[in-house]
Amino acid sequence: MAKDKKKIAVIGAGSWGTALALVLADNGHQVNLWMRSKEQQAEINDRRTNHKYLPGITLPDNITGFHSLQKALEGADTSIIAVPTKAIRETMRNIIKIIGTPMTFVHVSKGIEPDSLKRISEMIEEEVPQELLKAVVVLSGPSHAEEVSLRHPTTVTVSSKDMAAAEKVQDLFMNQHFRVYTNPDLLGVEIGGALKNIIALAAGISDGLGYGDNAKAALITRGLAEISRLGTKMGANPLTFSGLAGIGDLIVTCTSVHSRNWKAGNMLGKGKNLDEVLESMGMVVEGVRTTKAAHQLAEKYETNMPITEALYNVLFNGVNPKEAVDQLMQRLKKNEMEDLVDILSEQMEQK
Ligand SMILES: NC(=O)C1=CN([C@@H]2O[C@H](COP(=O)(O)OP(=O)(O)OC[C@H]3O[C@@H](n4cnc5c(N)ncnc54)[C@H](OP(=O)(O)O)[C@@H]3O)[C@@H](O)[C@H]2O)C=CC1
Ligand SMILES: O=C(CO)COP(=O)(O)O
Repeated sequence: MAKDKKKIAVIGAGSWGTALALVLADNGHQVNLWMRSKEQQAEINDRRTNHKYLPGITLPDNITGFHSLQKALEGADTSIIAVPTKAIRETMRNIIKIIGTPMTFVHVSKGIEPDSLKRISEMIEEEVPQELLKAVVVLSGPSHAEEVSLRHPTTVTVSSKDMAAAEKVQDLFMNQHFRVYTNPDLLGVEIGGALKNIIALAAGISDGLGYGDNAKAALITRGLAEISRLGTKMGANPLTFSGLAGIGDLIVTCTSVHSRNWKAGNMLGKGKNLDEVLESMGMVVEGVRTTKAAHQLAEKYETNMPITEALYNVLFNGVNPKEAVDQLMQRLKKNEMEDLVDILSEQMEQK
């Protein structure tokens, strides 16, 4: 390996972990890709494919599959954590049993933990003792694994409390096809990435019900308004929501056939029930759990989030999707900007 090339562990060989392993491998790094399944490890090392998660893609020789977490982490000082939000704590607990020196953890997952209402960087900080924690960095933005693995132009953003660490991660991933920005607003980047999945589910439902582009544009725009309202109340920079982790990710997830959240919503709109939908997906649909968390956050921060509320009722209270849309449309008239203007004025007063 050349001097600036590193050994990097990617923990989780689903679609996103594998696509990011490819970006790092394209940049000349040695990638240790960890997975739970021995069969998947054999497939990756012997056939150079990951058929379940990224069909049709050939993996280069500088990606090695590992079933042993210990071996995957050996010699790496940076780990990319690419497991679903619900597996973050368990994964971090397993990692800290093994590593003896501090690591940088780059999380690429998009969710919020229900009940604790923690963001992923907060969960990682809670699980990893300080002496083993170099930095936590988030990588987020409009980026479907299927397109990244085809080297189609993609832009993402990285953020951290330690922006020097975020800049190092920017350098690790940045290449001709994968452009990485930085944004110091860690909270905003994580909230934008997590909450767009709720709106993507709603956009899928709308398409499944047979509604058109007007309805989808409304969901994206008013979805962004409620994400910005909550995020700003929580302390995010409102401008983050006009960036890659905000409107960027909303556009890609609400309009793409690749989106797992959109697909799940689409099936719900066509009349399938939640259990049937999740069973048939075979991949993580983060928006379902995040809807629960966002519903709790809306209560905690006394924020009006009508789309989240409507989706919560469809997912967990048996409300029919068509009825939920009717209720959204029949709400009292209001000024498009009023809530956000109030929140921003409150913020200015506090400063
Ligand atoms: N796919 C994408 O385009 C993008 C995804 N993301 C985010 O990345 C995260 C991962 O998503 P994605 O790769 O799509 O998900 P997938 O469903 O494709 O893969 C999930 C991966 O996590 C593993 N996993 C699941 N549960 C556990 C567990 N308890 N312990 C250890 N490993 C586990 C799975 O292993 P196994 O195969 O053994 O079940 C699999 O390797 C999500 O938060 C998603 O929102 C972000 C940007 C883009
Ligand atoms: O976050 C993503 C793209 O940026 C992936 O979204 P889905 O999980 O809906 O596929």
